[in-house]
Formats: sequence, structure tokens, C-alpha cells
Amino acid sequence: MEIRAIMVIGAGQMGSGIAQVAAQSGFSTLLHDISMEAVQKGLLAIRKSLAKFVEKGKLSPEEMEAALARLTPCDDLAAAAECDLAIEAVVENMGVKAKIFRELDRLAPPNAILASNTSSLPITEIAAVTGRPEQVIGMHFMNPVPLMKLVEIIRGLATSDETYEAIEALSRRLGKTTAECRDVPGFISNRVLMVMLNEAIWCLYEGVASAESIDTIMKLGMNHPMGPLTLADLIGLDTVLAILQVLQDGYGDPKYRPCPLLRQYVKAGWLGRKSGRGFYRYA
Ligand SMILES: CC(=O)CC(=O)SCCNC(=O)CCNC(=O)[C@H](O)C(C)(C)COP(=O)(O)OP(=O)(O)OC[C@H]1O[C@@H](n2cnc3c(N)ncnc32)[C@H](O)[C@@H]1OP(=O)(O)O
Ligand SMILES: NC(=O)C1=CN([C@@H]2O[C@H](COP(=O)(O)OP(=O)(O)OC[C@H]3O[C@@H](n4cnc5c(N)ncnc54)[C@H](OP(=O)(O)O)[C@@H]3O)[C@@H](O)[C@H]2O)C=CC1
Repeated sequence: MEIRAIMVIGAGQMGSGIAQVAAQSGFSTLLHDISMEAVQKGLLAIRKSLAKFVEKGKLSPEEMEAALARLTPCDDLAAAAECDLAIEAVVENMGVKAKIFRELDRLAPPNAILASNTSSLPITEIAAVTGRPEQVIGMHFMNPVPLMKLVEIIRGLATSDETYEAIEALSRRLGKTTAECRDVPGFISNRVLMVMLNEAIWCLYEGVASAESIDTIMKLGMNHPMGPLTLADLIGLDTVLAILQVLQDGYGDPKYRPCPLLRQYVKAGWLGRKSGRGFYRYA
């Protein structure tokens, strides 16, 4: 099927990044959140990111304006009636996602594909709340979406080849490289990454080294672009905790148990970059 209009549900850091890339790639893009205020926040982030590309000569001012003109803000899910593909990027919580997929199934055209940007939750379970599980798929972008090349694609048990191929082709049109993964908790990306991030938090909790030392060791010692605590702050500590809980529940293995320090930070509202404070402070 040909995808022309895309709706992104959730205007947080991932949703706004996905909407930006879709609009930059020429798609008519609806950006949805539960309040117009949240959508406007997402649009502001998109404007800033596009302006950075213009500043660096990677985008012309005309291209920036054209991308912005392809974006339509909305706070009513009924707008899904106009899309060929809905990409959900709300909080990492099965209850919230299931509710949205039930609604999308009711509102989107019968041939529309419903994708989730979930970091770890089972696509098969999300698909099962809809009457079209063959058209439900995991489309896992990486943060920050405008800069990161990968889309991890996850098929649920019932996902059709046609849906997979449409999403694979679309990801390429968005300038991304894809890799396929089976529907297991945390997929590949977060099954591997979260163990490292959690271990770094345990090291801090046990007083083995300061946050700065841990990050310097991993950054310069392993040539990682960011240290693990800086990366956890970028992802969002609430999201890191939610993913570790999915891994622990899914595999029943204590190696995924979230560090108590992580739980405490999330309870304190120290969610990382997005709340202004996590392992580091942000202006
Ligand atoms: C949790 C999940 O489910 C899955 C995940 O996503 S896990 C997270 C995956 N992501 C990562 O691992 C990211 C690791 N970090 C990196 O790769 C890099 O640090 C990074 C690409 C994010 C930034 O690169 P950097 O060189 O460290 O930082 P920085 O110098 O600030 O930015 C690089 C360039 O991109 C630009 N840039 C940064 N953010 C931008 C944005 N949102 N939009 C446009 N341009 C941007 C900067 O202006 C900068 O340009 P110059 O080099 O010309 O100055
Ligand atoms: N952060 C990352 O690095 C990555 C995250 N992901 C996944 O993307 C998704 C979004 O993450 P991210 O963008 O980082 O998170 P953010 O916290 O930045 O955004 C979450 C979004 O969900 C909305 N939301 C929160 N609660 C509800 C609710 N009850 N009903 C409807 N919407 C709600 C928020 O709206 P409001 O602002 O109004 O509360 C916001 O738009 C998650 O599934 C996450 O696992 C995937 C790849 C990487």
C-alpha cells in the first residue's frame, strides 16, 4: 500500500522527532497529543531541530518552512480517519498504549497500518486489542530521531508480510536503515543496552565511582558517543525504568532488576534531560 499521510500520537521527544523526520521527507503529518499545549511544545522542539540543520547548511530555510507547513497539530484522535499510517509514541505503559490502539482501530481507515514506537512492550499484545493484528507492527526509532539512522522493526505474531514491507520501504524513505527483530521483551536494542545502563547506575549507587568518572570511562574507554548515565538522562529515567521492568517481568531474570537509585530518582521526578535533572543538571 502507498503511505501518503502519517499521524504521530504523542508529541514528546520521540513523537516530535518522528513527526519531524516524516514532514522533512515530504509526508503530510498530523502530530497529536492529549492537549494542544503538549503539541505546541513538540512543534517548538521540531522548529529548534530544523533550525539547527539550517544553521549547519544541511537544510535550506525554504526546506525548513516546507517541512513545517506539512505538519498539522491536533488533539483529537478522530483525525486518524485521514491517515494511512499511525505511529504511536506515548508513554511506555501497556494500559495507555492499549487504550490508544483500541481507539485507533475504531477511527483509522480499515487499510491503515498502526505502528508502535514502543521500546520494549510486546507488539503481539498491542495488536491483540485491535481487529486488525496483521496491520500492527513495531517501528522502533532511536533517540534523537533526526540524527539516528536505525529503525528496529518488530513483527507481532500476526503481522503480515505486506505490512512489514510497507514499513520497511517507508523507513528507507525517511532516510533510515532497518533491522528486523522478533517480538521479545526489549527486542535487541534495549535487551542489550538497558543491562549496561542499569549496571552503570548500580556502580554509582555502590559508590564505585562518580557519575563523571563512570561516563568518562565508558565514553573514552569504549569510544561510545555518550557515557551511560548521560545516555540514560537523554532517554528519560522513567522510560529506562519502565523498560527494565518489562525485561524483568518478561524474562523473570534478576539480572534485569532495576537499581533502587533509578527507582528513587523517578519517584523524585528526576527524569533526566526532559525534567531538568537526572544524573546531571540541565539548564
Ligand atoms: C531507549 C530506546 O528505546 C532506544 C534508544 O533510542 S536508545 C538511545 C540511542 N541513542 C544513542 O545512543 C545516542 C548516543 N549519542 C550520540 O550518538 C551522539 O551523542 C548524538 C548523535 C546524540 C549527538 O552527537 P554529539 O556529537 O555528541 O553532540 P552534539 O555535538 O551536540 O551534536 C552533533 C551535531 O548534531 C546537531 N544536533 C544535535 N541534536 C540535534 C537535533 N535534535 N536536530 C538537529 N541537529 C542536532 C548538533 O548541532 C551538532 O552539530 P555540529 O556537529 O555541527 O556541531
Ligand atoms: N526516550 C527514548 O530514548 C526512546 C523512547 N521510545 C519510546 O517512545 C515512547 C515515548 O517516549 P518519549 O517520547 O521519550 O517520552 P516523553 O515523556 O518525551 O513523551 C511521552 C508522551 O506520552 C504522552 N502521554 C503521557 N501519558 C499519557 C497518557 N496517559 N495518555 C496519552 N498520552 C500520554 C505525553 O504527553 P504529555 O506531555 O501531555 O504528558 C508525551 O507526549 C515510549 O514508548 C518510549 O519507550 C523509543 C525509542 C527511544
